[in-house]
Amino acid sequence: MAKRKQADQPSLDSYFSGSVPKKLKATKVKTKAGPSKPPEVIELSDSDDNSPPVASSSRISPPPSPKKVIRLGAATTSVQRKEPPYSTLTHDIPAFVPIPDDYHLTSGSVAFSFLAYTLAEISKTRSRIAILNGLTNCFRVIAIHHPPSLTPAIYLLSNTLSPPYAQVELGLGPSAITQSIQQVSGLTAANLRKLYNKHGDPGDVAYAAKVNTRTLIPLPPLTISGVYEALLKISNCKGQGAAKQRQHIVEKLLVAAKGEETRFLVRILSQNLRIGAVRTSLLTALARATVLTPLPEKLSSKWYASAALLKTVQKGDESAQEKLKNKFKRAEDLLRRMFALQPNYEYIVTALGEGGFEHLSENGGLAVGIPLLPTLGTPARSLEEVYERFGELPFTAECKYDGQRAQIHIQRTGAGIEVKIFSRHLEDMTDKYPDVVATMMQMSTDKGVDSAIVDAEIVAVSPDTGELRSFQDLSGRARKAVNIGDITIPVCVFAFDLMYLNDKVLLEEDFRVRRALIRQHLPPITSPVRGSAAFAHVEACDSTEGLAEVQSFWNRAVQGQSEGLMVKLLDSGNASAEPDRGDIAIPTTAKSSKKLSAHYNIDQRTYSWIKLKKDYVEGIGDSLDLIPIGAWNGNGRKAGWWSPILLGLWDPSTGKPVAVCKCMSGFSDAFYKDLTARYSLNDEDNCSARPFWDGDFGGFRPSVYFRPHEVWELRGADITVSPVSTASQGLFGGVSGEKGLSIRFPRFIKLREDKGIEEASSPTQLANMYQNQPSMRAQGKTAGADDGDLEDPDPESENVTEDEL
Ligand SMILES: Nc1ncnc2c1ncn2[C@@H]1O[C@H](COP(=O)(O)OP(=O)(O)OP(=O)(O)O)[C@@H](O)[C@H]1O
Repeated sequence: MAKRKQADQPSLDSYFSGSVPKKLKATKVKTKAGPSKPPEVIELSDSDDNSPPVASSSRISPPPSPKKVIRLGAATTSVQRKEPPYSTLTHDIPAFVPIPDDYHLTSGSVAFSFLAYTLAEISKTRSRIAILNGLTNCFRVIAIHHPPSLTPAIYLLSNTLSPPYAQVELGLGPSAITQSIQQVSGLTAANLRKLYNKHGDPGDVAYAAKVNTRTLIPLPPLTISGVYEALLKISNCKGQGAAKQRQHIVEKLLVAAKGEETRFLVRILSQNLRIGAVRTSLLTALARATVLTPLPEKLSSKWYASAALLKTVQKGDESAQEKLKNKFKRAEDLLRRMFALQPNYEYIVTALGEGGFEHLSENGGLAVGIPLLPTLGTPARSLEEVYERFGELPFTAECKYDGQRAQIHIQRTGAGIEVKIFSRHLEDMTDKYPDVVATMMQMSTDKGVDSAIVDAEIVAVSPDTGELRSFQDLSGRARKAVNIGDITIPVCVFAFDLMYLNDKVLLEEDFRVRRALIRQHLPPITSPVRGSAAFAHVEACDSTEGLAEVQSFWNRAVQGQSEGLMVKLLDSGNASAEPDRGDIAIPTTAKSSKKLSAHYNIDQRTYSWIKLKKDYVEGIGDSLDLIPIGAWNGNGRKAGWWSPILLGLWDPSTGKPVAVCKCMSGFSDAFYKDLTARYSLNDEDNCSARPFWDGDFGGFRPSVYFRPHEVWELRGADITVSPVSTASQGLFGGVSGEKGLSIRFPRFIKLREDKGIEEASSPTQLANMYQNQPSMRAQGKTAGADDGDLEDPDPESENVTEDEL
């Protein structure tokens, strides 16, 4: 591996003496406190027009002086500048913007004010590239000043404290935050409520509440790692007195926070940063930052950009720009893959620091005991579409069971056999299924399975007949610490994939091979011993059995317990061959000519897995996963309950829900009662007269707003252009300009306890579904009739008038 000269390794100084002109040296970081003449920086590119990047100078604003910071909310800080350093950078080659005065501590840490500054800058824009550049710059600055602050910064930016499987939860409710703000600001409850009514967002409220308070003795500045550790401490407060301890820590943080720090500290505590920085942006920014400012050691020009390359890029050399973009691409792909194999930021950052990209690619990877990001399927509306997509390639149609997805890890060590079970959301649910653990241990012992990672669906079964039961029955099982002796809802594990077996990674094997290994090494257990679960292979029908068989298998699936089919490619190949399917009409349009992979495609919604759900014929193809975000007061039989319920999509570009439709179908009375108790008016943490975020509600005006934290699966008859909803605005083209999409006749199917709100359906998914509706495909349209009909076919449900909207 070629090592680069030490001189090539970027450091803060090399940025000033290398790619940045000498005149910058004169204005280089001044460390005295207070606003000073800001340093000039050179941007590699800064225009919107895609012209070659030119060197230009802009100014970095000094930190806001507390008294001058004036306006809350979106876009204003204390200093008016013509060119905010990040938001003007819309090119995908980011400039390096050095840390502004006062945001850098010399004592081996990075001030939290720098993170707040970055957050304030990137919250001014919705441009993905500008956000990416802001994050990239933030990571480069931290990598130069204090690499150990990198992991804490990523956790703070991702609104998490640990990988999902470690389950470190902050456990801080909105009322605890409100009480702390009140305590620190000295405001009365009434005045604080006024601020909430005015601003809505707790971060903006805290900022306004604290803006005029002064501490008598200046406190040491908050640091990025200090804030992260404080949050870990909060999450560790357990048992008696925990609420008090948590509040004490929050108050200490709030007292020390100044200016913009307060706003973003409270948004972090509320776990709602609102900057649209999702996992992909964070990993992309980390990859780019590392290409531009490598973490120390073992550098190879294959991965990193030398100072010489950056200089050439800066001069506008197109081939150098191309080279740099290729390096970005390679690094981004690697980081995303490594994260999909081991979703742990700390692991990635440590590996990068210990030996860079090479080290990560050589040592990173799948580990038994740590869940990987699973394969996901793409929806289809008919068997015809399946044949259309796969062409002549052989496939298998499997039953789509209605249970809970489980990634089961088995590892035999000197100390015994260890089994771990993870949800689709990567949470550790081992102690929910002690019966499954017992089965897998038995399997490992009896069949000599030393290590394995199995993808499976856990389904509730009837204790007497062994018949499959519904997902609702399964959700009756307690979520945690289940004792084998207390199990009243037995389960069966339906194994449908195998990613690892006896020290061999199987991700790059075709599905046909993986399936054969399941059948060979993990045989069914139909009569489990008391206290353990049954184990089965999924029922399936291969395309080689002929069209008539596949069709009758589908018919049986439609009539039976299953949700439909999961149709999977058996061997990788090119799907371009002309299919000859007798009486099935294959549309001549859009026949796939793509190379399709039958590998286990981690973290991908793959075309080689097609989900075909029962009610594809009448409905909108796939179901939607929506977030309950508000409700109206019910009338008639539903008086005293919330009805209808306002639902939203999750918009990853803003990091917020956006209202899409209201629903009053598919709910039982028991569900209504439970829902009204869950979102009680007496529980300010979950139900409020004001929205919990400054979101996009279109024309919907519910009586109350819900804290967005649940995901519900819904089906609808149709997706239509709506005069009320603004969801998917601008994403589906066509005639309707400002209008959004909505769902006609939405019907509640079930609560998705395995999904977080960030996994709910997105505006882009809805727009794609809209454009793929048979009516649209048949007409070749890109936008539909403007019916905007939100009425509900449920005879039980009252009509909602326009006034209520
Ligand atoms: N034979 C099977 N093969 C694969 N998945 C199956 C099978 N049977 C049931 N499933 C379940 O079906 C899910 C995929 O379809 P579905 O859309 O219903 O779920 P989802 O979790 O909402 O997925 P998505 O994110 O793709 O929308 C899998 O995550 C798995 O839990």
